[in-house]
Amino acid sequence: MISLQKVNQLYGGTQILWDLDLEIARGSVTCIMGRNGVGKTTLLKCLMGLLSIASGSLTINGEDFSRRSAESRPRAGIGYVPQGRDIFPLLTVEENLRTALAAGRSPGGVIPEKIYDLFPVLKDMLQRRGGDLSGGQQQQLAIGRALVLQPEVLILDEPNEGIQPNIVKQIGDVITQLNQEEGMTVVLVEQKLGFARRVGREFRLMEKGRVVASGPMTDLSDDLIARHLAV
Ligand SMILES: Nc1ncnc2c1ncn2[C@@H]1O[C@H](COP(=O)(O)OP(=O)(O)OP(=O)(O)O)[C@@H](O)[C@H]1O
Repeated sequence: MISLQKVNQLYGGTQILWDLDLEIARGSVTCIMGRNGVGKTTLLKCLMGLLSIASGSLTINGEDFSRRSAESRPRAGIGYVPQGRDIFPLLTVEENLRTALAAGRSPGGVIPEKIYDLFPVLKDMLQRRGGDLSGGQQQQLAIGRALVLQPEVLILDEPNEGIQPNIVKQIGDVITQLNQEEGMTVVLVEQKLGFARRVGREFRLMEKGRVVASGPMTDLSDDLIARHLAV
C-alpha cells in the first residue's frame, strides 16, 4: 500500500537517502531499524511530506504522493507520531487532541471515545496541560492525537524513547490491538530489539540511507543484527 522507489533526499548539499526502495503491505506492522544517523527519521519525514524528495517516487494505495504536501497525509488516512512527541505543552490534553481534528477532511467533529478506551489516562487528565504530563503520558497523548482522525496507517518515530517500561508495554499492546482488531497498518522506527520482535511482524534494516535487508521479523537473524544494528 506504501511504496517508495529509488528515493533520493538531500539536506542542502548532503545526501541522506540514496535510491531507497521500500514496500509496506496493508495490515502489516513494520519496524524500520538501523544505527543512529542512517536516515530513519528522514525516511519517515519524506513519507509524511515534511521533507521533499529530490527524485524517486512515493505512492500510497497506488496514488502518487511524491510531490504532495504534508497536509495531504491526514486526509489520505495517515497518522504520524513524530520523534520527541511534539505535543503542545501549554494546551490541555483535550485541546491537543482537538488540534488533530482541524487537519481532517471536515474540520470540527468529535474526538472518538475509542482513544480514551486505549489510553484511559488521557480521559483522567483532559483538562491538564500537556507540559504537566510525564514523558510516557505525553507519548500516549501524541499517539492518541495521531488516532483522532481514525487513520488507516499509523507511523511512529521511536515511540519508546526515554519512556518507562510499563508504558512501553502498554504502547506495544495498543499497536498490536489496533493492528489485529482494526487491521491498521503500522510503520515504526524502533531501536529496541525486544520491542521490535514482540510487536513487529516485518523488519526493514537501513544502512547509509538505503534499505539493505528486509523480511518477516522471524528472519531477523543474529547475523543481520551483528552486521547492521550492533555498535
Ligand atoms: N535538518 C538537517 N539538516 C542537515 N542534516 C540533517 C538534518 N537532520 C538530520 N540530518 C542528518 O541526516 C542524517 C540522518 O539523520 P536521521 O535523523 O534521519 O537518522 P536516524 O537514522 O533517524 O538517526 P537517529 O536514530 O539518531 O534518530 C544524519 O547524519 C543527520 O545528522
